[in-house]
Amino acid sequence: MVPPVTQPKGQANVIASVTAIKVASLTTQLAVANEFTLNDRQKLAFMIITGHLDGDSRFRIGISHNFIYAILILLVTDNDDNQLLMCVPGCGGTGKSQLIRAITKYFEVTKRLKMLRKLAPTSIAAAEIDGLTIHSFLGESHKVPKKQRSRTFKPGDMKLETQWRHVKYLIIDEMSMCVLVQSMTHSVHNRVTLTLIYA
Ligand SMILES: Nc1ncnc2c1ncn2[C@@H]1O[C@H](COP(=O)(O)OP(=O)(O)OP(=O)(O)O)[C@@H](O)[C@H]1O
Repeated sequence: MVPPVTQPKGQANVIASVTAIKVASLTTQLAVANEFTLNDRQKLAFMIITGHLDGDSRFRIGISHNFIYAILILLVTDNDDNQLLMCVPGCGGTGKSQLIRAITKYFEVTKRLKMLRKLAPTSIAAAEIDGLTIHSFLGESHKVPKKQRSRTFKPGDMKLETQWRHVKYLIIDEMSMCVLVQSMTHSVHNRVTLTLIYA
């Protein structure tokens, strides 16, 4: 007869709670994906981001994933810093905004909305995803005279630091319209998860 495996004191509880968290997370992920009737490709992108948010180990092992589809292409890399860089291209109407709405809902129901920022180059595109324009998020305003506009942000800029303090996930929509791609990706290097939505 095989003797029963004895768990070191407390370990069984730890394993049980980790399993419980994973099941709860998957249940919530699927509930949100169903609520937004995500198709397979949207669901894949959704699971990658929410899985990363929930510390799914599959997104921590430094593997590059390349998924190539007819309509939607995802390029995902997860470097040593566990930073997820992801690109979701697709022509108009393929459901990129719907994906963003589902992602937002997941952050909301898991009470982590503060960790998410959604930006777009134009106010119309920003309104579509309930986000901000890149310029207003960076403090650029047309009301401020050109000469007084600051183009660099120094350490100690409290307003900007407060805005960024909790941000861990940044989604930028309509990146094809954006000339700031390089500087944006450079400035968030290693700091936040970046999802670029191309249309
Ligand atoms: N999985 C889905 N279930 C139900 N409706 C969807 C789904 N995906 C997209 N839609 C609907 O299809 C329409 C187009 O989708 P959406 O606006 O997300 O596309 P898009 O790729 O963001 O387009 P654009 O690049 O022009 O902004 C919208 O009315 C949206 O609500």
